[in-house]
Amino acid sequence: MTSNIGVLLVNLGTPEAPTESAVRAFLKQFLSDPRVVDLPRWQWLPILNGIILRFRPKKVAKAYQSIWQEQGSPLMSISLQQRDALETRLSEVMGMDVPVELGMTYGKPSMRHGIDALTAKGCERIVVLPLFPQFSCSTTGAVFDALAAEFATMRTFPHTRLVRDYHNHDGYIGALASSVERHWHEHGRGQKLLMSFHGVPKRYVDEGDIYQHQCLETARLVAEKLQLSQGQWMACFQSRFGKEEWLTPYTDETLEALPKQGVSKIDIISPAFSVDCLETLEEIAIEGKEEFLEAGGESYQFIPCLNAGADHIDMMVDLVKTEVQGWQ
Ligand SMILES: C=CC1=C(C)c2cc3[nH]c(cc4nc(cc5[nH]c(cc1n2)c(C)c5CCC(=O)O)C(CCC(=O)O)=C4C)c(C)c3C=C
Ligand SMILES: [Fe+2]
Ligand SMILES: [Fe+2]
Repeated sequence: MTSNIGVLLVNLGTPEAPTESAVRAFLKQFLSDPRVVDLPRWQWLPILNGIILRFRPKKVAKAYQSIWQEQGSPLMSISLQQRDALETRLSEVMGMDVPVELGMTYGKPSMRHGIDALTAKGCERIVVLPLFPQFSCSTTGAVFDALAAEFATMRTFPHTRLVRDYHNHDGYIGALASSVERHWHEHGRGQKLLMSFHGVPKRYVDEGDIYQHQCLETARLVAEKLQLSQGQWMACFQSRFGKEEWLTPYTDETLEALPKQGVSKIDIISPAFSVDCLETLEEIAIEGKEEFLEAGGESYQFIPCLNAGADHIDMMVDLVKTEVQGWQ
């Protein structure tokens, strides 16, 4: 049986190739979004076009080259696996076909492509599931804007429900804790578990973004589930960009400081990311490890994202089931 319900999985997006020009095109769209960098346009656009897009793409393309796979960007290939796995699992659990499409906030496949593909499959009711566990104006806020911008060009659009966040969902916390436990079982256990979240400018939080609050709640719940005492875990924030203060403690400074405090064996996980990407595979797994070992650390274990794991997909099924109540 086919339902008239569909799911639009949304992630950030990624360059189409690990080349300077493809990275420039991606960064131009991404960093032009006022949800991401909210400075007045007259102030930001000359910096973006005159400095950032001239110098950053070359450096960032090299970083992408270090993680690029045969199937392309990890963010893209794993997101496609999630789409297929969710579609299969939804039809098993709900007993009817629920089409799932992927749309990226920036780049391809676009949000419009996802909406049109679902509509072509007869979906009149759409659950939009941004794969950002913690809400931020810079991510989920941007998804909402992109969706509204597409709807603004359509004479009729589908009934729509948006999952705002799932930072404290039992299935999400349970899947993170199980992934850490599995890792400990296979590789042994460090002295401390670092939970490194993507950062945002501190000002966004001061002005009302609930992102930091939700990250700290995720971290506390995972620590509780793993029965960790205070000294056995900490939350920190990575991927600082620009001169402004971002959320602290910064991951890179933490990695340098820990060995001096007698912590030489750590495990590190990034619970703000649904899939492994540049920020986990390069910044955390490669660069972070170098920083920690250079600072005197002995053992640095990177724990991958939940990706297309069965418990992660089951958690998405649960989110969809909650949203479609009243629709079936
Ligand atoms: C400039 C400001 C940025 C904000 C605010 C920001 C928030 C934010 N981003 C993610 C998730 C991802 N970001 C990724 C890459 C990335 N992020 C920024 C900047 C901001 N992010 C840049 C400039 C880049 C590109 C790389 C670089 O130039 O350093 C990615 C990886 C994409 C990939 O292709 O693998 C993800 C995912 C979150 C969750 C978030 C706020 C909560
Ligand atoms: Fe980012
Ligand atoms: Fe980064």
